[in-house]
This record gives sequence, structure tokens and C-alpha cells, in this order.
Amino acid sequence: MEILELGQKARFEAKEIPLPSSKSESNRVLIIDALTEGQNQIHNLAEARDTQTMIRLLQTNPPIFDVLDAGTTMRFLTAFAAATNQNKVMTGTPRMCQRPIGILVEALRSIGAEIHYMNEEGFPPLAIHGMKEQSQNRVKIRGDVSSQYISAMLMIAPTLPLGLEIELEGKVGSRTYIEMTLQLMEKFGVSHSWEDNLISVKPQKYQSGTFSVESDWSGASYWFSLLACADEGTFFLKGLKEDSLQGDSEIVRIMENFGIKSTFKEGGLLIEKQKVKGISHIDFTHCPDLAQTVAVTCAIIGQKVKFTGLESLRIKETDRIFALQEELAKFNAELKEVEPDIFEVIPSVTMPSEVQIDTYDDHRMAMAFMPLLTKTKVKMEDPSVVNKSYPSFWDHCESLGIQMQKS
Ligand SMILES: O=C(O)C1=C[C@@H](OP(=O)(O)O)[C@@H](O)[C@H](O)C1
Ligand SMILES: C=C(OP(=O)(O)O)C(=O)O
Repeated sequence: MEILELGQKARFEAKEIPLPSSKSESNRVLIIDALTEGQNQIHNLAEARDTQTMIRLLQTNPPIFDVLDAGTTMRFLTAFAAATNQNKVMTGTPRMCQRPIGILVEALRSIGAEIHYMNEEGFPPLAIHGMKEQSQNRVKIRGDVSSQYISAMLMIAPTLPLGLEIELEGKVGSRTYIEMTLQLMEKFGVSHSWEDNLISVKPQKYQSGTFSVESDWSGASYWFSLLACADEGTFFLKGLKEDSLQGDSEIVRIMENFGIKSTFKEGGLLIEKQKVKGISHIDFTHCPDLAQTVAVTCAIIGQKVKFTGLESLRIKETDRIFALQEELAKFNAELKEVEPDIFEVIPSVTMPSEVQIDTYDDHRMAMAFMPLLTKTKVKMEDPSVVNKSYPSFWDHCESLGIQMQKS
């Protein structure tokens, strides 16, 4: 257990924060790079454990791909191993083996891949025995479970002899991540068409290119939250650009409601604490990784807000709805399901003098609850969970005067 403290007043004067690189962009570029015949120049790959795991597995090519707890690494490498006709076992942490993969396995099988479940039907571990011959080029994939299945299929699509037509079924969540995939494919010379619910990619070669991974907007969200919860101050978030590939740049518009003014400058984004405007409803369908950050912010700063689009949160690193409900309750706040799939954050009215936060093996639980230390003393279980996406998170906190001590 570590204790986090911030002293008397939460005031941050013009602090510069160097952000990590995006793991989502990194993991896509690594797959594209592995599928490109020539040489690519890739800069700023993420230090995130999810990306470092992807790099290690691609470089060493062991017979067992153990992805640990990295969702994108699991889904992207499953499609990659099948499309490149490899024999692989795909596995991960116990939690990873509870995260569904059946939709992706079905899509891959339907185009000719041989994949077996080694344990429970629909879940890792998997035994992949390559793909003999592409049997067809049209697949149906439902869009309401995880966009990562769609991104995984899209990245291998141009390398398949018949290309691929993906028919998206039902509601499509995390659409911005599908767009990120397609835009990155375009940067490496691969074109597509997307009309209504049909994405088509013809057989074509990835062209060599140069790409520099952007700073991570999901990681940036915690600094927006910290400032929203603080008394006053400004931060300069280094490396953020207005025209980002990442849907989590939506945090700029969301946090405007909670008093954070954003101004893009040379080399990054200046955020300043101003007056709270308030908002009644936020939909997280296309930015699910921001939900924890914003829920904790609302609970701390006294904003009662409706949240929708949280369906995918139950199958991420942990059941994030349950985890949020449990931890918010520790300082008398709630994430209440008021109607099916409609939640309301009921903010805290009385703050205990100390709160103990559990992190559920989820990096975003640790980072999202960090701003609570603007109001009380926080004890946090296993803060090192941040390594999944943001290994330098606590160093950056320390540079702001946030103390971490072991109890
Ligand atoms: O493709 C990606 O890089 C991601 C897609 C999202 O997952 P879902 O599509 O499962 O919502 C997001 O939550 C995850 O952190 C990263
Ligand atoms: C859900 C996440 O990651 P993944 O699905 O890639 O494990 C996340 O980083 O919040």
C-alpha cells in the first residue's frame, strides 16, 4: 500500500508534463511494420508494457505468445499469426483469459484460419494453426463488443489474397479506434472504402514509410482531471496536437464543462483552470477509456452527470463499472444505474480524512483516482499497475509535488 499526499492546497503553477506515447498507435504501427516488406522508420514507440510486450513477441517470435494483460496485443497478434500462416499459442494473464475473443476467432475461421480453443470456448488461450487458403473475402462482425476485433481484421486485410469486406453489424462502439486503424493504414499506402456499414480493403502492399507516434491523449486525461479537482493552476501537456488520430482527444471538449480551458500552442497543449460550466449527460461510446477519469472528476468536484456508452467497460482490464462503484462509495459518491445502461454519477458530499483505493489490476483505476488526493489523504494498493500504459505516471506526479510513500 502506498500513501499519496499533496499538502494543504492544490495549486499548480505552469507545470510542464511530458506525456507518454500512445500505446494504441504504437501497437498498430508495429503490426503494420511487421506486414511491410520494406523498411519503415518508426519513432516514439510507447514505453507502455502493452507495446513493449508486442515488440518483444514480434522480435523473438516464441511459439507461445503470452501477451500478459494487453488487449490490443492479444487481438492484433491473433489475426497477424493467422494471416502470416504461423503456428502459435496465444495466452495471457488470468484476466486476459476471461476477456472474450470469439468474435475475432469466428471472423478468422470464416476466411480459412484454423484456430482452436485450448480451454473455454470463446476465450484465450488459443492454438492457431495458420491459414491454408483464403476461403472468402466477406465477413460479418458485430460492432458492439470490441472494436479491436475489427482493427485486427483490417490490418491484415490488404495482405490477404482476396482482400476483405467487413460488414459491421449492430451498434458500433469505439469507432474512433477503427478510424485510427484505417488512417494509419493509409499512412503506409493502403486505401479502403467505408460506406454505411461496409468497410472494403482490396489486396495491396503496405508501402514503407516514416511515422512518429503521438503523445497519448488517454494518459493526458488524468492531468485534465487533476487540474479540474485542484484549486487553481495551469499545466502544459507536451506533444499534444489538435489533429490527433486518437478519439480520446475528446477530453478537451468534455473537460471544458468542468472548467478546463485548452489552448494548443507550439509543442503542446496549455490547460488552465477556470469556472465550471456543468453538463447533464456524456456519452462514452467512442471514448470508453475516458469514463473512469471523468466519473472520478465529477464525483470529486460535485457534478451530477448522466453517463451512457459504458457497455464495453465490463470486459476490460477489470469490470470497470463494478470497480468504479466500489471505489467511489469509499468517499460517499456513486455511479448509479438509473435505467438499463444509463448511469448517473452522484458526487461526494462528505469526504473522509483518508481513503484507501484498490486498483483491480487496472492501470486506469490507479490513474483515475489519483486526483482524489487534492481533497484527502489517499492510500493506494499496487500503484505500479500504471505500467500497462504509462510507466512514468508516478514520476510525473512527483514532479508536481505529489508524494508517494510506502505505508
Ligand atoms: O484499439 C485500441 O487501441 C483500443 C480500443 C478500445 O477498446 P474496445 O474497442 O474494446 O472498446 C480501448 O478501450 C482500448 O484501450 C484501446
Ligand atoms: C482497455 C484498455 O486496453 P486493452 O483493451 O488494450 O487491454 C485500456 O488501455 O484501457
